[in-house]
Amino acid sequence: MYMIVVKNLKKRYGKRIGIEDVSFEIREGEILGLIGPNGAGKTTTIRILTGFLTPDGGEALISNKKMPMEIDQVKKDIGYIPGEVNFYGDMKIKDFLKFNRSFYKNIDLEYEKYIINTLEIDLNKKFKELSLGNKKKVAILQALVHNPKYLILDEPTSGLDPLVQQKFYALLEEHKKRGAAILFSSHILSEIEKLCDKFSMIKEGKVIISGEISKLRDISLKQVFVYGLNFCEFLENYPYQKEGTNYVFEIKQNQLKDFLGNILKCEFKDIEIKSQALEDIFLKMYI
Ligand SMILES: Nc1ncnc2c1ncn2[C@@H]1O[C@H](COP(=O)(O)OP(=O)(O)OP(=O)(O)O)[C@@H](O)[C@H]1O
Repeated sequence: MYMIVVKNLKKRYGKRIGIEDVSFEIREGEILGLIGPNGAGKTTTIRILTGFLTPDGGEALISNKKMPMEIDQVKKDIGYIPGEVNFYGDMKIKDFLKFNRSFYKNIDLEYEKYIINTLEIDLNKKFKELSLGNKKKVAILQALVHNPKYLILDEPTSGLDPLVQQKFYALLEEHKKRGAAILFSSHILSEIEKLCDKFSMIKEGKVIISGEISKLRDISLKQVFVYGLNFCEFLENYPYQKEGTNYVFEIKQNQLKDFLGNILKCEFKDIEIKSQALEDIFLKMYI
């Protein structure tokens, strides 16, 4: 059964289009990556699902309850990380947690401690004293601690350092295993590829491609930057651009291992592998 369903969702801000046609479904134990560049409509979709905005058309359902009208029936089962985290600035984190516990009756204190230790959250600071990354950690704690059935995460890793990101992914895997339905928005392809089961890509308020995550791997390339390269003949088999002895190869994900095997036989000074940016994929596909 689908836990989260978005069907032909539309929202205008006056004359401005927020979203025009967004649809997707998420089952129990499934992570959907909602992927799109800035302004694509991810936050608008999420704010309808979390009860803050009313759509102009289509539907947003959580366990068949219509958002935002029936939000009160599912509110306590939702864990939400907003794009911009703003809690009570003057409250110490430990007091904020006490307040949070009074809202959700079933909080497991052992699990709360586990997240605090995993993410290394400083309980004695006031929220306004925290850096962006540390604010995000508190938002993660607040969203996960009551073991919600639905997790709705708006660019949850922005501002987190890579080590904390990995810990957060591991926490999410645990919630996936216990059956949570997870919506994860991002504009970073590589994290969606790593974490999600399926994806919906939105551009200018419309879903333009969606499917299993393997489909995303097929359309996204890895860019391998090789600096100070003494070119070897067999590298001719791969498309590249060059400037002096610095090369950028564009490699399909299923050819990456072969390519790296080959490049290691050549002489070079440095190498870097990056995921193609979303905008480049859009350009290549004329979408
Ligand atoms: N309050 C608002 N008033 C007017 N236009 C808005 C408002 N909020 C969003 N928009 C517009 O709606 C469109 C979708 O914005 P939205 O914030 O949903 O995108 P996003 O994919 O979340 O982008 P980002 O990653 O930058 O947060 C954009 O064109 C944006 O300018």
